[in-house]
Amino acid sequence: MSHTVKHASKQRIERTVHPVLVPLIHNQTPDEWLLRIALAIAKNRRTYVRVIGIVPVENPEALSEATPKVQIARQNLQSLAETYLGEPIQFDLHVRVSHEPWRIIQEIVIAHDISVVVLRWLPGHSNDVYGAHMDELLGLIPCDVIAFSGPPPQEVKNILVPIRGSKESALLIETALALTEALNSRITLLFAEESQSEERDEAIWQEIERSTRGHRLVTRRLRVIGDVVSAVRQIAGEYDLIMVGVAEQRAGSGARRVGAIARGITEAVNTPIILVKTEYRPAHFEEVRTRYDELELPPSPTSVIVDRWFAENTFSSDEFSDIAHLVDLKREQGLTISLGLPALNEEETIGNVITTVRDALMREYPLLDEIVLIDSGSTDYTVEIARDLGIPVYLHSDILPQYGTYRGKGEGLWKSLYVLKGDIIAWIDTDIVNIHPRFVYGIVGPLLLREDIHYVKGFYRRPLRVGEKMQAGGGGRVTELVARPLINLFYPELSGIIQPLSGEYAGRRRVLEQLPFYTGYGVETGLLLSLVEQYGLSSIAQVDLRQRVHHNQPLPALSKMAFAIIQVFIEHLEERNQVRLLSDINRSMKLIQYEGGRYFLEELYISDIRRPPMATLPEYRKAFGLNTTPDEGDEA
Ligand SMILES: O=c1ccn([C@@H]2O[C@H](COP(=O)(O)OP(=O)(O)O[C@H]3O[C@H](CO)[C@@H](O)[C@H](O)[C@H]3O)[C@@H](O)[C@H]2O)c(=O)[nH]1
Ligand SMILES: O=C(O)[C@H](O)COP(=O)(O)O
Repeated sequence: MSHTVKHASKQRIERTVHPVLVPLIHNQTPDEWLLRIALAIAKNRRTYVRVIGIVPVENPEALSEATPKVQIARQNLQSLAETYLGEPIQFDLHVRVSHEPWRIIQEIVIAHDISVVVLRWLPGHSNDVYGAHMDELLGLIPCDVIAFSGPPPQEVKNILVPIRGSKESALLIETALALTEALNSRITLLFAEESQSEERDEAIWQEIERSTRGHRLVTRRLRVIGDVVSAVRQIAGEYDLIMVGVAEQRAGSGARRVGAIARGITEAVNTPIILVKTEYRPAHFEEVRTRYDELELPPSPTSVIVDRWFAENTFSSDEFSDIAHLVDLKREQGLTISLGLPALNEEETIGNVITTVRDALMREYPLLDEIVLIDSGSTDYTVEIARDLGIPVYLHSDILPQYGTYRGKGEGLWKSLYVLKGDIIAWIDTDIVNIHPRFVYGIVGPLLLREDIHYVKGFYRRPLRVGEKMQAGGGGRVTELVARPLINLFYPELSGIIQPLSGEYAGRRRVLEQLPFYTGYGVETGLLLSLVEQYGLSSIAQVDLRQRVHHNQPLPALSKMAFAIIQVFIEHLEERNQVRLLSDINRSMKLIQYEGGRYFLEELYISDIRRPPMATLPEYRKAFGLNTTPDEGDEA
């Protein structure tokens, strides 16, 4: 799958031709140079360049600690993408973290049928940015490799290409010609032979002459007696760039190594060097590929999966503050975005929520295509305020009345899928006191940036109001005392989600319509559990919305919320383990009340009903143009 933000090229690209991969290692590479080399090859081969970002993490540091670096790397990649508009380059904005970046490169080479990888080589250095030394790396990457070493050249007029007729020669000549064409430079071919008498050498020289004869970019052909490293050392000063084949040697257990000539040249001169290694393609090449394909890596422990997810899928809302850019992304992808506002008696805050979001994200920038209030039966002025502001209002009991109606926020959200029109649906709570447009653009941003993300949750620091005082970080009582402990116990893959109960989230309609919705406060929990079960952790992302201040409910109300959330966990566990744990008796809760110096018990019936996925309703399928009989996959 591609996670493309800018597939900028208007040029025709032969999709069947294997792309060129540039893995940019955070803070390590002269990016522009690698891209120039890759582009020259890609254009020559009528294919495109795929750029990925990798943040290497040193063992034993946890991958999650790289989260801020990933955010910076993602921004760098986006800025780079801007400068390559119109070029055949695909920037993959899923920046990876790894203790062993070579594994990521290997996986992508296989998954995207990459033909050439262009990367950075730091010879003599502990080349651990890839988690493997160059010698190992060449054997681990199952395709051609072009490695750039030395300082990036300022200007390239003359390129020196020592050539020996090894199996690297074809790629070497191809790369040299492509680059020379792109840089408007000239090539000198250098052929060094040990002694003049070798018949084989004569044949190679003839072949070099024949294959490059008449080529306007090859302006000199030098034939010298002696060892090539000394020959290169003598004339290197006249050249801006040297290109050499690594002429791998097979060593011991079949490992590949950078050959002595390539190594000798890199050690002998300070000139920038490009090393070229041709994939070892014996007759049984396909077999080699299959071996890589079947590579069985030990499964990562859940804590590593969570750590990686946390680093790769945690965003900052600041990454999306350029709203004009988000609008561009939305248009490029032909998407529409709806904002649903669930409300029950929010007259104090609803007006400010609507105007703040509408002014910034509809009037100033057309990010949102509609804002709709979904009311749960407010008895205050919530509905009037929204109507006065010109916002469409639906009473949730009036939507799909043939399916009956339940109380609760989740019921409102489920039914809102039927009235909202967008491809992306965002919901935010309407009791937010410190509302800011980032509460919306933050949750929408990752969906516009990465196709592989289907659902984005907001998170924030949560102060708690105690009397007139605000206690920093004391909020989220149900989150911390119920939801997160249960997640860690039973759904540890979700344990990196900072605010599982947050009311600010956005998802793709085609995914949301496949999920069951709980009718009350269990809705957020139910959506997360279903998402991870049906679409996997990697479909979820989270975004930092900084701080959220809302109306804190009293403890008894939170007790009921906690009860509903625990029910959702149990129902999912029942299904997962094929056991029955809940009966009707478990649906009531005795709340302890204390009034006038006495205690008494209040019995409450609390049960979130599970609504089926919207896509199973014929009315919905008709309204949204889905085929009339639900597919098997549409069932809950
Ligand atoms: O029947 C209802 C009840 C509430 N709401 C609205 O839903 C939002 C959140 O309700 P609130 O009572 O403020 O919930 P919190 O105490 O803030 O609970 C947190 O945890 C809940 C359980 O996960 C989430 O539903 C909330 O969004 C999240 O803010 C507000 O805009 C309400 O007006 C409705 O639309 N219908
Ligand atoms: O998310 C939660 O835990 C509940 O909404 C309670 O939040 P509060 O403790 O900030 O009021």
